[in-house]
Amino acid sequence: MDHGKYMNATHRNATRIPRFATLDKRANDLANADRLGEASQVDGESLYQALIEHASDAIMIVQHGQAAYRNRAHEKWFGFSADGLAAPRLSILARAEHREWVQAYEQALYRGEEVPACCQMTLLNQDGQWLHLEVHARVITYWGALATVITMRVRQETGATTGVQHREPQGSLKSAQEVDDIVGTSPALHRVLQQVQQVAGTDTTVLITGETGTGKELIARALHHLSPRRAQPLVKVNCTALPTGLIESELFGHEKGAFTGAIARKLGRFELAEGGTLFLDEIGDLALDVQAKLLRVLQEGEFERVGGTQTLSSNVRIIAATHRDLKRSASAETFRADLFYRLHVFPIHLPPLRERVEDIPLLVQRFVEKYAHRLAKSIDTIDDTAIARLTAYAWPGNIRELEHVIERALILAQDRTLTIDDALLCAPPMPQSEPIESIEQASAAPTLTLAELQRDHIEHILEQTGWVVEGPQGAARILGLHPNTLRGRMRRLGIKRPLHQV
Ligand SMILES: Nc1ncnc2c1ncn2[C@@H]1O[C@H](COP(=O)(O)OP(=O)(O)OP(=O)(O)O)[C@@H](O)[C@H]1O
Repeated sequence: MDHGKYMNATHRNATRIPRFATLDKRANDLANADRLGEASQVDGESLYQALIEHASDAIMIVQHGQAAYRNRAHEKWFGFSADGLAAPRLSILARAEHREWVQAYEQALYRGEEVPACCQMTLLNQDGQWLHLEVHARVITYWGALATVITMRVRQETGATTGVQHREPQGSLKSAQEVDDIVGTSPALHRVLQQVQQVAGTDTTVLITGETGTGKELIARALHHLSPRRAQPLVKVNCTALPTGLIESELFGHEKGAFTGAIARKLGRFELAEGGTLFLDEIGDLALDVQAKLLRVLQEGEFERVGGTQTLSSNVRIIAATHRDLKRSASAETFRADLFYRLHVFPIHLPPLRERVEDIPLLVQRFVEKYAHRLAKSIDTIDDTAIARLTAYAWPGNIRELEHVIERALILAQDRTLTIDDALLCAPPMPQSEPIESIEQASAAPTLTLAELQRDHIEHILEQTGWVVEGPQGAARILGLHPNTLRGRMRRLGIKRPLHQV
C-alpha cells in the first residue's frame, strides 16, 4: 500500500466522498422521519446511504488501497480512529500464519482483480479481540471512480488477546485510546487504561511512574482530556529542565522587583492552570525547598508569588510523573516523604515496552503511517524478521525509542518493504529463550547493577556520537530520551566526557 498516496487520497476523497458526518446526518434525518408517512419524502440516495450506515454488517469502502468510508458497525467492531477513516489494512490485522494469504487477497482486490466472492478470515480489532469474519468484496464505480466495497459479517469473537472474553469493543476503556491516540492491546496497557478511566472524572492527584518514553505524558493528557476540566488549560512543567533558582518563580510566579531581572509581575504555572490541570513532569527532580512549597499548595490550596505578600488560592488538579522510585528517594531523604504520600493518592505505573511486546506490531503500524506520510515514502509491507527483531529488543528508551527507530528505518528504506537493520537498535537484544519477567536480570551481567549497566550503555552511545547529546545524530535521539533527561541522567550517573576527548 502506498501510504503517502493514501494520505493524499484521503484528503482528496474528503471532498469527493461523503464523509461519515454527512452520512450520519442523512441517517438521522431518515430515522427522524415517520417511517411510513415520510419515508417516501427521503430521496433514494439518502435511503441507500442510511441503510449502509445502519447495517449490522461492517462495511468499508476502499479507494487507492485505503478506507474512504466505514459504517457504524465497522467502527464498532474494529475501532481504530475517531474520524472513522484510518482503518489499518486487513493483512496487518490478520493472524501471522494467514498474513501472506490475506495480503495477496488484499492486493488483488485493490488492483481490481477477481477474488473469491466470499471468504473467511480472522482479524484483530483495536481491543485485541480476534473476530471470525465472513468477508464479501466487490469492485464498484463509486462517485465516478473505482472503489472496493468490503462487507464483513462477524461470525464469532474468539476473545481478546488480553485474555478478556467477549469484551464490548465500544466499552468505556476505548475512550482513553480515542482521545489521545493511545495504541496497544496488551493486558498491561489495558490495566493502565482501566485506571485512567476510574480516576479521570475526579479531582484526585495522580502520580504516573514508569521508565522514560513509556507514555507517561500521553496518559497525563488522556486524564485531562477525559476530565470535567478538559475545557480549561492543561499546563506542563518539566521540573528537570528548569534551573533550581527559577523553578519557584515558574510554579508560583513573581512580583515585579522580587529579584534581579524581575522587571514585571509574572504569573506562575499554578495561576496559568487555574481551573484546569497542572502536569508536573519529572517531579522526582524537584529541589527540596520547592517540594516544601508545593506540599503547602497541595494541602492548603494556597500560595504566594515570589516576592509577594498576597496569598492566592488555587484550584488545579495535579498530575505528577517521574521515572524515579519516589518511595526509595523518600527513604534516601532526597524527596520529602510527606509530599510523596500526598502525591501517591492514585498511582499509575506504566510498564516498560519490553513487558508489553504485544503492543509492538500496532505501534509499528502507527509510526509507519505517521512517518511514511511525513517523509512521503510508500511502504507496503513490514518484513517479518523486522517484527521479530523489534520484539526481541530490550527497548531501554521504550516507545519513544521505537518511534525513532521506525522513523530512521523509513528514512533508510530503499523500497516498499520496511526492514530493521541491527545497526538501528542500540542495546543488546533480549535473550529469546528467557521468559519476559526474567529478561532484565538475564541481560545484566551478574556483577553489574542496573545503574552501572545504564552508565555503560549511555557512555557507549555517547562515544559513538562523539559525545554529541542533542540533534538528529545525538545520543539523546538514539537513546529515545529528551536531551535534558539525558543530561540529568549523565549527571546522576557521573558520566563525563573523558578529558582526552574534549
Ligand atoms: N501507547 C502509545 N501509543 C502511541 N504512542 C505512544 C504510546 N505511548 C507512548 N507513545 C509515544 O511515545 C513518545 C513518548 O511518550 P511520552 O512522552 O508520553 O513518554 P514519557 O514516559 O512521558 O517520557 P519521559 O519520561 O522521557 O518524559 C511520544 O511520542 C508518545 O506519543
